[in-house]
Amino acid sequence: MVRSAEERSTPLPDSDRILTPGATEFLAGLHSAFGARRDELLAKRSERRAEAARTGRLDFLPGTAEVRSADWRVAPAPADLTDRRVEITGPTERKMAINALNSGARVWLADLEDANTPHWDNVVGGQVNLYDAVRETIELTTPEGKRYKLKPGRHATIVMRPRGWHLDERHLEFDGRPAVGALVDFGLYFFHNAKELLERGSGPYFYLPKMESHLEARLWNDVFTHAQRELGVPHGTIRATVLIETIPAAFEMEEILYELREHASGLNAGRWDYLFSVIKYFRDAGEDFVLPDRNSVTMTAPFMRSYTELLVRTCHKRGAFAMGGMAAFIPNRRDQDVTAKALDKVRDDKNREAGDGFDGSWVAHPDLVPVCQEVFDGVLGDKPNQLDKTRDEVSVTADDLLNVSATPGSATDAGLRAAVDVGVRYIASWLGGNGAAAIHNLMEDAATAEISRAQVWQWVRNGVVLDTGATVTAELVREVLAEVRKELDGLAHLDAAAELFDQVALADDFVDFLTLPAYAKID
Ligand SMILES: CC(=O)SCCNC(=O)CCNC(=O)[C@H](O)C(C)(C)COP(=O)(O)OP(=O)(O)OC[C@H]1O[C@@H](n2cnc3c(N)ncnc32)[C@H](O)[C@@H]1OP(=O)(O)O
Ligand SMILES: O=CC(=O)O
Ligand SMILES: [Mg+2]
Repeated sequence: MVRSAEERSTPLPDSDRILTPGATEFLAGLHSAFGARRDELLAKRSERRAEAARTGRLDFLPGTAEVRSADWRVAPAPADLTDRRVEITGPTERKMAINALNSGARVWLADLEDANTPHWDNVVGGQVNLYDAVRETIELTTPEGKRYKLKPGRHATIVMRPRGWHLDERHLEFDGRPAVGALVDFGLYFFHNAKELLERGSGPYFYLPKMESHLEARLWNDVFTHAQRELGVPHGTIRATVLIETIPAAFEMEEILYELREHASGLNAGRWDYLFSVIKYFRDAGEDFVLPDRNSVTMTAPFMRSYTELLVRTCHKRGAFAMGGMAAFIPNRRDQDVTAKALDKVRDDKNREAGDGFDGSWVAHPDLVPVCQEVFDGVLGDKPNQLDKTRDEVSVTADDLLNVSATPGSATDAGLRAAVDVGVRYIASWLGGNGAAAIHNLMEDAATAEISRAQVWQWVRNGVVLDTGATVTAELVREVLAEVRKELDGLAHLDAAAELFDQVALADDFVDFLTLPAYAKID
């Protein structure tokens, strides 16, 4: 039985194009086939984390050694996903969608996840924009009269990122329970666009976020098989790129690709959520896992380097693409110095990735497409990718992945203030419906905000001593929070954001994702 938001609130413009009877029936089928398994897998996450907290360790799985030693490869790439040297990410808001498709990037990661607040109008509006983007009819005239439409010629290939398994979508209910956000995002996009994309020489492509195990990948694979069968789309049409952005998933890269091998396109080094996950997993495992200021944890920290090296090695052994992550520096068209710094930082980051064997990488802004393109052009030459760079010499152990204590840097008073300031500003933006924001010339989204608040929690729990000699306590954090509130006086949603920050940074019971209590506060 389905109850939709339309019964409770004013219908959104154009939502009737998306929430059709056929689409809702398709979603109901997905929920009755997979809803219970999703719940079981979420429960397993807690069990595994409790075990890691007890032992202070994670390891490669003994039970899947055969998968790691056997000879297999993922399905070959479709034509429009063979060259992924530059991917632009961004929310599915209409203007940004058009700008992303026109940006010159090979791929647009159309984001219903880290960069999106799941307000119901963003969820449905995003699907409307995707529907029009797929059909290349997307246009917009702003209230100021500026017109946006697709340029003639090739546009970025669309790869849609649905929400992770943990988030509900309470505007739809199936059998009296809130819907699963991931199934709603995937299901609506697939139902409306899979056949259209195939007719246009593309396909239904997805990025899959925040998975913690190969069993979660198996669930996605079964969802794909079911969806393709239900709609009469050939098996193996879907392609999925999995974000390796949790520490347990780093121990199951091969198994995740194996589960999805008929639908897999690659793995992505989702560095920001990865950092968050490392802090979250080992938050109470003692000082060996305490990280210094967020800004000093770079991709050259030994544990981050081990993670990306293993990712490239694993992907290329299996014929899958290794996709780089996001440098957070954002250009500013009104400030040349900021832009020059961002271009330098992004160039360094992409140089490292291209040299390590990644097949392409992410940028957060259209003005960063050329620099990423130039770096990868330099390494790839005439080749569309570097799957042939197998990196056989790489060998990464469990200890390497967990070598957090070798991270250079220190915990400072400025770092604490920055964490509180960014956390509050970002949550306020998210509550207002904007899930990606430039704050102090850095891109902030749900993943980066999670780092800020998790780090504060970890510093309090471990009684970290700052460069000033002060010990981080809940009282100190609340003092800083009060100062930040004063500085941000007048910011929309400030009170709710500060209250939420207090909860997710200081509550005794660590909140799994800040978006869970934040979602309860919207609409
Ligand atoms: C950890 C992760 O998951 S990373 C991936 C998720 N995060 C993201 O995708 C963030 C993507 N980036 C963004 O959302 C934006 O770049 C922001 C919010 C950081 C900054 O956006 P703005 O403040 O609008 O930047 P700015 O004013 O410089 O934008 C200039 C133009 O570029 C456009 N633009 C900026 N970023 C993007 C983007 N990612 N995609 C498409 N267009 C973009 C703007 O819409 C604007 O267009 P206009 O000139 O037609 O008005
Ligand atoms: O999704 C990407 C990340 O870095 O997190
Ligand atoms: Mg992420």
